[in-house]
Amino acid sequence: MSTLSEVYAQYPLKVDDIIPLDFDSVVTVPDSHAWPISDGFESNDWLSIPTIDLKDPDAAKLIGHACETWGVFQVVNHDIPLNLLDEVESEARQLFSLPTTQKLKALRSPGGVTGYGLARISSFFNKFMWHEGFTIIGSPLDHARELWPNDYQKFCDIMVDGQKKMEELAITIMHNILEYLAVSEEEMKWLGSPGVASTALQLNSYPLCPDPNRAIGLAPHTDNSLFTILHQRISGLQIFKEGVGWGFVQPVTGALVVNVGDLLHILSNARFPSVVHRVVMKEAKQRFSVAFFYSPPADFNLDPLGLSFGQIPLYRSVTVAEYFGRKAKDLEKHLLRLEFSGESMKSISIFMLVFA
Ligand SMILES: O=C(O)CCC(=O)C(=O)O
Ligand SMILES: [Fe+2]
Repeated sequence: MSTLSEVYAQYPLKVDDIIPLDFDSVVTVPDSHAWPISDGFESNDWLSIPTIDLKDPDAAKLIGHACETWGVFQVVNHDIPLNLLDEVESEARQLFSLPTTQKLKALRSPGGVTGYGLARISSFFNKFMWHEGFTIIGSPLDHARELWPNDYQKFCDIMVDGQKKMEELAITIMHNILEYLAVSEEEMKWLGSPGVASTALQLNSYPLCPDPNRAIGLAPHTDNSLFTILHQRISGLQIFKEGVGWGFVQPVTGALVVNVGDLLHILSNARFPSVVHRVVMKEAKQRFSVAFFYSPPADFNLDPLGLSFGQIPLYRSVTVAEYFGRKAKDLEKHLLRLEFSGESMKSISIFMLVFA
């Protein structure tokens, strides 16, 4: 079975697309990071995204409905201790406060997934983002040792604990989603074995910016996940909603944001569309966020599930590894390319008629 690290190793990045700016040394936004003002970063609307109590007997219905209408919701009563979220953020803050030369010792390798560096999507844009990240899969020991040669254990313990709790929460959310979509858990046997899912913990830092209207924290994208669980304390995350435009996901104390990713888009046959989101530089302070990406094992076949009789699958089958490879090559058109063409649609309809 290929792991996600093996998938990304086939799509190495240029070093320029990995090394973040030395944010401490700049007093103006360099041209390399200045985005056209017309990109509408100024949208200030708060969206009325639902906050769902995970212990609500109707949680499955509320989650399913939020995925259909918004592609994002917040959860409370999620059983992740708030002091653990604080500790993860405090460790992230310490990491990103290290001198640039020190952080670069843990730089992601060109074909690697974990470590310090720019968001992977950077290579698709001609301007850089006001962002630095640190990606963790399992134990961050090797990179943490580079950052703090004598004092890495606490960081590692907190990050491993954070991932364990995030995965438990992800499993609970997934059970609710399957219930709503009326998909048998037999179809997702991997869900019953913690530790086999493909997951990553992403620490994000958006340093204080001298000209927030010219810079963008993260450019518009959808996530490579079934869904992503995010902790944000300071606003900055925006989603794009058809007919409404860009609006903020307002931070709710103690709540976690859950947004639908591409893999759930495929599995739900576009009933839960993956949500386009970005980060804008709004607040006059450094912003941190912690994102947990949750996906099936790399060799799992993604097929639209829970289709009612006569309903046609919109996407052809791909493995998670194959999908990630496609997206590493093409940020925007990858979902489109998986859609059945008019011709194959016709043959599926005929097939279904013949066998109905
Ligand atoms: O920082 C945020 O609010 C969003 C982060 C994000 O979209 C990502 O890491 O993919
Ligand atoms: Fe994202």
